[in-house]
Amino acid sequence: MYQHIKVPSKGERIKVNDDYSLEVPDNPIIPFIEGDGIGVDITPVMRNVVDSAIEKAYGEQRKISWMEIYAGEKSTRVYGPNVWLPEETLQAAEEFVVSIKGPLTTPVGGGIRSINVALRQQLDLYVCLRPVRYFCGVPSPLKNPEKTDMIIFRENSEDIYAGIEWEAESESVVKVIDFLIKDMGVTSIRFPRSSGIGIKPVSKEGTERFVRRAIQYAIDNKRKSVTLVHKGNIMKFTEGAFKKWGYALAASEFGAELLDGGPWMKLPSTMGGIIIKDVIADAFLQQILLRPEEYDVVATLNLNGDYISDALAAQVGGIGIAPGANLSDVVAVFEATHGTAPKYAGKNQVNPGSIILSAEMMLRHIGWSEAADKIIKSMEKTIQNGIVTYDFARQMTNAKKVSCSDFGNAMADFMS
Ligand SMILES: NC(=O)C1=CN([C@@H]2O[C@H](COP(=O)(O)OP(=O)(O)OC[C@H]3O[C@@H](n4cnc5c(N)ncnc54)[C@H](OP(=O)(O)O)[C@@H]3O)[C@@H](O)[C@H]2O)C=CC1
Ligand SMILES: O=C(O)CCC(=O)C(=O)O
Ligand SMILES: [Mg+2]
Repeated sequence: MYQHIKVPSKGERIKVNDDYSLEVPDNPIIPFIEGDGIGVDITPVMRNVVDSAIEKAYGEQRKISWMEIYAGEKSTRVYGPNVWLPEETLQAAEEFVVSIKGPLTTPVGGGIRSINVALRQQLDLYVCLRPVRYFCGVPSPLKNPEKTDMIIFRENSEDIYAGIEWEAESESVVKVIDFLIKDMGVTSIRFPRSSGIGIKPVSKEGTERFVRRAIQYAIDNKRKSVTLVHKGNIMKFTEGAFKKWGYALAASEFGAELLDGGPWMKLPSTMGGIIIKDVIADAFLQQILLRPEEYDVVATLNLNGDYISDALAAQVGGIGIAPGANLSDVVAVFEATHGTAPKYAGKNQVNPGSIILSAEMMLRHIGWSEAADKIIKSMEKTIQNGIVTYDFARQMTNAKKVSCSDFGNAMADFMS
């Protein structure tokens, strides 16, 4: 059926019911993409830690059958030059429903467009969910890092990441600029002969399905507020519209009412009385440092969400420990927030925490919460015992600096 993907002989597919709930067999086949750069270091460690947690939680009753699928540089070695994202990788991610990936390289300023973004777009994984919480013992630049406890909902299918742009001085950009000036009356392109042009689509449908997920998450997880983060003062019909459509959806679908005359809103008490508010993105970036406790679930557009993810990760110790998930209504692809960190590739040095915590999210997603709990507890114990990789060790005194794989081994040892 597949050209290069070997489906394990043992194991079954996860199935999806009509209401999008999952039917998870005891031996699910879970596809994984190893990832470029530090993917070779962190992905095997993640698999070992996950296997240990499952064994500790369920003995022989449950087990994941891992199935390698390919994207990025490894894909070009397996499938041939220039095959960065094979069709069968997308098919397998869809068919097996839940998967996990390492980071993939994207060249800057030319070359291929992001495979990470392509994967999200082609599978319509419109939610990028990135929880940010503090683990006791992790070094942080903040005095009270535990006050940062936020869930980032980053819109994953629209915005500038749709990749609609034209290179300066190309035939296409000349056409686009001509159209803007002659047909649309645009007068504000400062240097029309040497501009590249990028276009940013933000739709009502895309915003509504996304904000709906964020509010529902807040209700289901008993969170206090949902903040729409935007730059709507400048980009009125994209980011400003995101705010407008977001509030309107809170009112029409969740019965939110204006709070003190608005624009903030409040959901009915039957839905937890959650506050729906908004903040302009630049102000948000200073407030998360000064008053992080005022923010809880954060719903924002693609580019803002990318910046905010790394900024918030830094507040609780850095992107070595920042997990994430990409979700459609059906398919889920889990991945760390960080990239391929090329200077550390293959050195067995980096922190595998982000991808391990992404796998923890994956276990919870499939309902294996006992195994997920074991991962959280063993990570807490490992860090509290001062056993950390270089990124934390360089900010700590008396830490025991270990390699990427030894961090995973320590986690497995602390698992009970
Ligand atoms: N989802 C994805 O697959 C993503 C892919 N990328 C891609 O990755 C490539 C490299 O991007 P870059 O901007 O360097 O960002 P990276 O996130 O790869 O790395 C930036 C820095 O973050 C720190 N870091 C990253 N991962 C870890 C880890 N696991 N443990 C400890 N520290 C870590 C390192 O800091 P220090 O040097 O201080 O030790 C590293 O130099 C690019 O091609 C980019 O497009 C980027 C983000 C996401
Ligand atoms: O696709 C990439 O190369 C970068 C993506 C990214 O930074 C992210 O998703 O956080
Ligand atoms: Mg990023």
